[in-house]
Amino acid sequence: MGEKKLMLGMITLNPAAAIPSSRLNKILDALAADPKNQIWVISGRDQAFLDKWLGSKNIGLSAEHGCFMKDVGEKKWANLAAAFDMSWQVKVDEVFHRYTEKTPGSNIERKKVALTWHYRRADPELGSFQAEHCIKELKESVAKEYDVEIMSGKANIEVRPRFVNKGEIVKRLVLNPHGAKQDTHSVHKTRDDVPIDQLPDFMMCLGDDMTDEDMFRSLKEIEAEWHLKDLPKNKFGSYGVYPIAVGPASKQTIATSHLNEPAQVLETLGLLTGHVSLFESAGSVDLDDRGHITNSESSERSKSAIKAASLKRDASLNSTKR
Ligand SMILES: O=P(O)(O)OC[C@H]1O[C@H](O[C@H]2O[C@H](CO)[C@@H](O)[C@H](O)[C@H]2O)[C@H](O)[C@@H](O)[C@@H]1O
Repeated sequence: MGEKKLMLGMITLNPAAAIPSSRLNKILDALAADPKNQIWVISGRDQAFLDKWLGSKNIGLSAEHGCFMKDVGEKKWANLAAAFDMSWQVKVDEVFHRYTEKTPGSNIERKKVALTWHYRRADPELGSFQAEHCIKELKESVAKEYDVEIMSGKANIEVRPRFVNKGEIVKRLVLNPHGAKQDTHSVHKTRDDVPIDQLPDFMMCLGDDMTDEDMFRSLKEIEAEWHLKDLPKNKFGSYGVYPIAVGPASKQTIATSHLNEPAQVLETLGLLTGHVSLFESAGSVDLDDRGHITNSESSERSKSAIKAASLKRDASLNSTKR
């Protein structure tokens, strides 16, 4: 195993500002420049948004919760839902339309495949109340007739075909031999299709939304399968699987690690590229010549102890001279 792979969600405190900062841009470019790495951004946003902000990078993109994929170094997007019956869209649109009418401030986002009803700008109580009813109605109607998934996102409800999701993209990425182009016409490969030395040995997957849990689940399933099959581990004795939820520690998630906020994501990625040092990442401090934090209690205690020891030594030297 000699490849690293990294998957990211679009992570910001304010979703309207999910635009890569220049610091993130630099870090992503540095990670993507190493031919051993493969970086993917897997998002619910549409192709136009991802192309605008990330399209010029040497990274892979997935839009609309796994409906579309653009391989590293490719210009063209592949539609993984192309063969799917889309007649559910009219029905979902009709339901969303009714809820928009009775929820001032809400709106419908019509992407190529997924449809999203946003209530972020509505009265929060009314928005959540209506969302609950809208989900119930969709589950009892459209979801019974079509193989679609109703997802509750951040102040929104999204509907998309069930068989495309962020987790399916993660499986494709992990099980694609390193360096080989993505074959978007077939279902993803299985472990047995991929030579062991072409499997990744480091998979870091970061996300902050409910819809990112599918990615974490896929990674954990892959890790469990490799364990069961007793596949060789990396030099650190693991399969290098790191599903990381971004948000408060109290957040409900199946990820095995967490980072509190987007700034910590940047620090963590910066550590991988060397843009951030361990000292910076832990919050930078000045150390005295004995390794204590300058002016801290322990620094002062250590100074006094040294002074006392030297006084004692001088005193004993003086007494032997006499
Ligand atoms: O998978 P993600 O990258 O987290 O994308 C999820 C959704 O992002 C967009 O919605 C988000 O931003 C909106 C404001 O720009 C905000 O109102 C909403 O609450 C956020 O979820 C996008 O509009 C959706 O289509 C994506 O699915």
